[in-house]
Amino acid sequence: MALLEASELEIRFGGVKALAGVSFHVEAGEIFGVIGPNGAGKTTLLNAISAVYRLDGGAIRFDGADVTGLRPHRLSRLGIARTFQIVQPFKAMNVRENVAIGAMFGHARLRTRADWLAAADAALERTGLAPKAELMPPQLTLADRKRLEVARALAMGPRIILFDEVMAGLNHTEIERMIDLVKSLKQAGLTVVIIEHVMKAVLALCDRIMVLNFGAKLAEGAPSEVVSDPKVVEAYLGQRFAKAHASAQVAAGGAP
Ligand SMILES: Nc1ncnc2c1ncn2[C@@H]1O[C@H](COP(=O)(O)OP(=O)(O)OP(=O)(O)O)[C@@H](O)[C@H]1O
Repeated sequence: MALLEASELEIRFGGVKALAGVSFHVEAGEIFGVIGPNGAGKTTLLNAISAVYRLDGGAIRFDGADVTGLRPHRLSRLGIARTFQIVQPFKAMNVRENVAIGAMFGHARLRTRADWLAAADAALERTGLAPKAELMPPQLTLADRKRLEVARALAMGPRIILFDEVMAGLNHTEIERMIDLVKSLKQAGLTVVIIEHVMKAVLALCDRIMVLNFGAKLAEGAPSEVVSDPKVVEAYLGQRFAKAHASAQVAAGGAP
């Protein structure tokens, strides 16, 4: 069943159509990836779904109900959580308190400080940040600040999480850890949408991918099909990636 359904989403900035009639759906329990070149409209899409931007056209349904036009806090209460590409924690609060903020506005409708902190502690455990709970955000590495974003979203008790480039700027080992974390969320039954340039992560995680280009859908489907689509290679991945991917598949005994 589709948990999230977007039809003909349109967002304009002056004369620029950042989203020009994009439709897609996300099945409950799947990891859905959104890729595409810089400026293709990926973050705008996330901002449209999470009501950071008002739609100029189109409709969004969540769990069968029309949620078009609902404000961000109402969407959070329904179970839609997101991370931000530029991580901006409250600098005067420690890691645990930052994560507890998520619990205050989440789907679980927790009412007391004790409950918010308990939800924060659970999210810190799941993201491996528990040992750093008392640190202040400026003391964290970029990888840990990204985990803090994930923990804050998790503390909301969401049904779906929208990730905006959680792998960006991470090294090889940190990317592997983040991939494991996102996999564990899927195993726990969460539905995930990820916007990502790190193709290793996209291929390791996604059940389906949509490619955006100039605000429109260029391709959609299983990762292996999409990355060998000539349109996608031309607009985004480039020949070098396509060749490397094809040889890796041959080496693994699959069809290129
Ligand atoms: N707040 C804004 N005001 C004006 N134009 C905007 C705004 N946000 C995005 N745009 C424009 O909309 C288009 C899509 O931008 P968007 O940030 O969604 O792309 P993206 O695919 O997320 O790119 P990247 O991979 O670089 O993050 C671009 O032309 C961008 O300049």
